[in-house]
Amino acid sequence: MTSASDTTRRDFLKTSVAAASAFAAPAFVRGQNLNSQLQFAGIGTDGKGYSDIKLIASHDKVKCVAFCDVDLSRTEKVKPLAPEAPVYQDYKKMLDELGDKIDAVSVSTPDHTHAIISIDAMQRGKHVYCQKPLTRTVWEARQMRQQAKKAGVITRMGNQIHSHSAYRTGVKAIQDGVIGKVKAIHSWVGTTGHGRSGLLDRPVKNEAVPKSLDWNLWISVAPMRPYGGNRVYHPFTWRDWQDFGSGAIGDFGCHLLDPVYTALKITGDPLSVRSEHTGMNDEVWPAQETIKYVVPGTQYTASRSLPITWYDGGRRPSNGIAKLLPGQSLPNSGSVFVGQKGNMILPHVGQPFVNIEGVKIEPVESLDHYHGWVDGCLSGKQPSDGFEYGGHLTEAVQLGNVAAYFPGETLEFDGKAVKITNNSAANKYLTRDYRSGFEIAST
Ligand SMILES: NC(=O)C1=CN([C@@H]2O[C@H](COP(=O)(O)OP(=O)(O)OC[C@H]3O[C@@H](n4cnc5c(N)ncnc54)[C@H](OP(=O)(O)O)[C@@H]3O)[C@@H](O)[C@H]2O)C=CC1
Ligand SMILES: O=C1CO[C@H](CO)[C@@H](O)[C@@H]1O
Repeated sequence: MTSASDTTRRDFLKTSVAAASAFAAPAFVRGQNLNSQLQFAGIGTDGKGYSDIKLIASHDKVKCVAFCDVDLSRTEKVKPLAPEAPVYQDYKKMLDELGDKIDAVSVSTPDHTHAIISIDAMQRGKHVYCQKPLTRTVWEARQMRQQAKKAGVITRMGNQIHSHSAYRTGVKAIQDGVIGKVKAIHSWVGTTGHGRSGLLDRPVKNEAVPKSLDWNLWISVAPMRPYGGNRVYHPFTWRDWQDFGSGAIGDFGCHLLDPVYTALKITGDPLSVRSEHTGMNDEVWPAQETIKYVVPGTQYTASRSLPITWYDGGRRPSNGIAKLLPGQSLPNSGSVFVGQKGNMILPHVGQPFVNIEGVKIEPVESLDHYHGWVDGCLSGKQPSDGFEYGGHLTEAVQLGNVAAYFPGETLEFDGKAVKITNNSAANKYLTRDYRSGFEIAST
């Protein structure tokens, strides 16, 4: 049976598509009218996926119309949010079968599957909320940027602290000139590149794949390998493994470098990157790493280029760099913005402070990251951190992972060509070989 609202909705979409093709623009015009509902499907329903879906669904104009997870045992938690919504194991089948009944999706799956799912969804005209890092490789991030632009859909990366008071306050303080123009950035996270699975190499013994899990779909674009066992790769521990996750910088770079990129309005590609670490094999990421970037300067930087240093696994900037006042201390994770007038320390999810006597920073209020994306889908207004921004940030983060294969070497990057110009062997790490049946075409 067709309801009146279904008819109105279809008519609206038809009009939108007609209008779109008149401009040779996307198959789905940005945004619907504000009175309409957003028909939403969540892909990846446990772990972060559960909280993404719950927070998106808490918007009163969102209707959950489907859920999808390659492990059906991990869909139990999300079902009560919309008991009537069908549950799928294969996102392609869901998108094929439900067609226009889905306006928007969240992609909260392991990093290696972000691009293949999000690009497919965007090509079908769906708005996409995708977890950080936006993709597993530099090339994929570039494809995501291009596809988002082409499709004209509303996108947002799952770096929710972007909307939190802490980061918004730090951004405002930098743009207000509290420490003057910025000379250097030092960002660090306590997390290590591996250690979650307790393994440095593939396990010798393998357990049977649980009945609820489609291992072929979980592996997706990566080369096939045996399941291993619980928490070898799935769930959560895929972060350690080069085929699936992105190490410590991949896990936290899009969080910690987000206020840096936003505050300084960095839109240029990194000029060079260099990694120094404690060693790695062909399987997992290094335990501890320092990555040095040089990015183009902006109106907020003291020079035409800006050095950004990333530290993880227990490494962090020295006291000589931070120059803290008595009583101040460095947080476990955060950034030091080195300015002409002093330093600002921005803890990860904590209010910023400066090492200038007598200067206090007034907090700015938080916004709702999830509802901001929904409002954008409904109004057609793209939030500031869509896939153009998120893709750009992710390219820098994943470039750090390319440099890890060549420790101690400065790699020069031509962002326009997406190419390392001084080490041809490095270029293969900008992308990956896709498993047959799971290829991603250039956008
Ligand atoms: N913004 C933030 O603060 C946070 C972001 N994240 C990000 O969220 C993403 C997910 O991380 P996390 O929740 O810890 O990972 P998990 O491995 O715990 O969960 C991922 C979920 O996605 C499912 N899944 C995997 N592949 C597919 C697929 N192809 N189609 C549908 N479902 C799939 C998984 O199923 P299965 O059980 O089979 O693995 C699982 O339910 C990552 O990108 C991570 O970086 C994570 C934590 C916090
Ligand atoms: O913010 C976060 C909390 O920790 C998780 C596990 O390392 C991260 O993936 C995530 O981005």
